[in-house]
Amino acid sequence: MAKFSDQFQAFCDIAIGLKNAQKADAILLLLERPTDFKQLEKAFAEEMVVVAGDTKAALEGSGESEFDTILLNMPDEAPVYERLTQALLEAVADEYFAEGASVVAVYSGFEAGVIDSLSLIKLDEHLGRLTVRDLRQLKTKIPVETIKLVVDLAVEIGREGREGKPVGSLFVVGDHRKTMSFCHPMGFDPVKGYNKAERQLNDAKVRDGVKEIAQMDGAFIVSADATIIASAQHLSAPNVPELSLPKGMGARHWAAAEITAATGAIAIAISESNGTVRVFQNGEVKLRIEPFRRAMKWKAFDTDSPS
Ligand SMILES: Nc1ncnc2c1ncn2[C@@H]1O[C@H](COP(=O)(O)OP(=O)(O)OP(=O)(O)O)[C@@H](O)[C@H]1O
Repeated sequence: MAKFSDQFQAFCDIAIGLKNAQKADAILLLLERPTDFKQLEKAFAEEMVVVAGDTKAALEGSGESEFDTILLNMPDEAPVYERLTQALLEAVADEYFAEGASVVAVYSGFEAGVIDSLSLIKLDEHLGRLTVRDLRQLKTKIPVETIKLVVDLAVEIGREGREGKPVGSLFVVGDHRKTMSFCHPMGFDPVKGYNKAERQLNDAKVRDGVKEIAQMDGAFIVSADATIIASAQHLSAPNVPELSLPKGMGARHWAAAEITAATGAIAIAISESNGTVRVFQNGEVKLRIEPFRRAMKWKAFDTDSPS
């Protein structure tokens, strides 16, 4: 039986106290190791608690409990700040927490596997500040300002769509000469023939223009200095057998992974189905941004039958 230490019990009590004192909305518990969920239920009684587990093992036994759970499945070396952020993002995406909620997080910040830390987090401030800080972790020669410009544009496209309809799209940023060597026009390219100043993403009018044509098939190719080099491009970088992506990713997301495996570019894909923005580098998803403010629509769930 997984143990439930006095220290853990004390942190649960303090978390409830802090939540009440600060009129916070909920508690997030980040678990690295399995725990005794019966004891945990007693410790939190009537409180609104979401339990995020690093692994399936950490959540073992949670099925019979009252708690909403999130399985993180992130790389072992992911720092606690990233794991907490991911847990908060998923909790909002799953509608366990409202966008503007304040949350008391209980986690292991210092000693592995031991609950020893508490934070009071205001979600709108924290999640709004997220991208610049995370984009710096990409460690690339492409200026972070250019990446941020494109990520912000992508998030807007994912949230707003066009004329009430969801829009998916793909941007490939940096290393544009090599990227272009893997591109073929998919048809009419609306940016062709414009001079460089008219293709600069620093200009809000150009960004509005991109929003207008974002739903066209194919990718936008953007240089490191934020100039659109081409649009409506089909990418055909070589297949890399070792690449793996989360289940359910289609051709657009595979194209994003493959072009970043073949070049030094960063790809930013907006999924048409849910507006999620994913940032790819070296063939991997490095960052995922959920479109919190996307208008909700009722939609039937697509289901896969067992193969
Ligand atoms: N190799 C490619 N290069 C550029 N664009 C592509 C490529 N493959 C697919 N796309 C674009 O992605 C669109 C959607 O394809 P698909 O539905 O298979 O992708 P997906 O990854 O599931 O994305 P979404 O979540 O938006 O549906 C295509 O209509 C096309 O415009």
